[in-house]
Amino acid sequence: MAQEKPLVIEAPDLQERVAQRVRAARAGRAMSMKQLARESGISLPYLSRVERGDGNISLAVLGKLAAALHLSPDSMLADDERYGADYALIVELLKRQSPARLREIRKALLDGASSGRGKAPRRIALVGLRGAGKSTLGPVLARRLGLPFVELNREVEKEAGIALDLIFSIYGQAGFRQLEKRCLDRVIAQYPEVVLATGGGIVVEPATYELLLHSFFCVWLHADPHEHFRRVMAQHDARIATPELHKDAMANIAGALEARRKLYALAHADVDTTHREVDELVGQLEQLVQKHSFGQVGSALTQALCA
Ligand SMILES: Nc1ncnc2c1ncn2[C@@H]1O[C@H](COP(=O)(O)OP(=O)(O)O)[C@@H](O)[C@H]1O
Ligand SMILES: O=C(O)C1=C[C@@H](OP(=O)(O)O)[C@@H](O)[C@H](O)C1
Ligand SMILES: [Mg+2]
Repeated sequence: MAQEKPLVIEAPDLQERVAQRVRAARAGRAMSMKQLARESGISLPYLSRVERGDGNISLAVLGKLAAALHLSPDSMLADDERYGADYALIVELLKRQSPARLREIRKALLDGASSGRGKAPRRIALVGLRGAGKSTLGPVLARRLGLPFVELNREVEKEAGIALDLIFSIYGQAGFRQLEKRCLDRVIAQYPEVVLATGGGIVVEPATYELLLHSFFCVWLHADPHEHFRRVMAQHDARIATPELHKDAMANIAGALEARRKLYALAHADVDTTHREVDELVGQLEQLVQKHSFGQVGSALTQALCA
């Protein structure tokens, strides 16, 4: 195995997290344990166990405690502490914005963060569902631009020392996503200029996708779901090769495309590849890359935020 760090999939200690959250929130509100017990309707001995991280708290109890502390139930489980007070304030600020304004803020943050740091990196990532043409168009585009080409799935396989299907069966989805993030970090560190073909599911992992959008000019390649299906079938993809899998494959492709559409649409540009030749598509991609100004200057506000 070429692995540097062992792959550890750890479940978070949620009881300890809730315990810390309740202790800190109660202290911040200058409430005694007795007061919180009374206001939440939870017995004092049980509250004391919850605060010690002892006892498997039910959702109903979690809800009562959150209500008495005037916190949202999800925040009782959040791992916010390690990000500090600024994080909590920024989250609250963002919650007050409209979806359109949030889109502007995110764009401005990305532009601002990539400005003023010497020569702008020229990284291009192709995203899209399997069969989109990422692995086909990527190397051709890279050759035309004179850049190296990297296939992220191959990097993940090298990292684990085994093939993708084995990674999924041994380490599960969580293990694969952890390796994928690790490999993306490494590609960014190694290549200031590159064309990267990503795996179709990279967009479902917010931290990985955020990093991708931040560090690459991302182009979403898409096609009609039937076209995705035809292309994947023609490849004899092992994931849909058996008659049983084949039966569900079309629904699966259409479902994944629908579920991921909004995420793929966050890419900086998109190209419809339906009924279009590879050569023509690479030409369009080349034009998009040439038009894109890598490392734009962001607003003063975002520069301050990203400093
Ligand atoms: N524009 C296109 N028109 C027709 N077939 C295509 C096109 N792009 C890719 N293909 C074919 O579809 C299959 C899947 O393409 P691939 O590049 O492996 O997709 P991805 O890497 O996005 O999963 C391959 O057999 C490829 O030759
Ligand atoms: O869509 C997905 O969830 C996945 C797509 C694959 O990449 P391709 O899009 O290159 O097939 C690979 O990353 C993994 O099996 C998960
Ligand atoms: Mg591929």
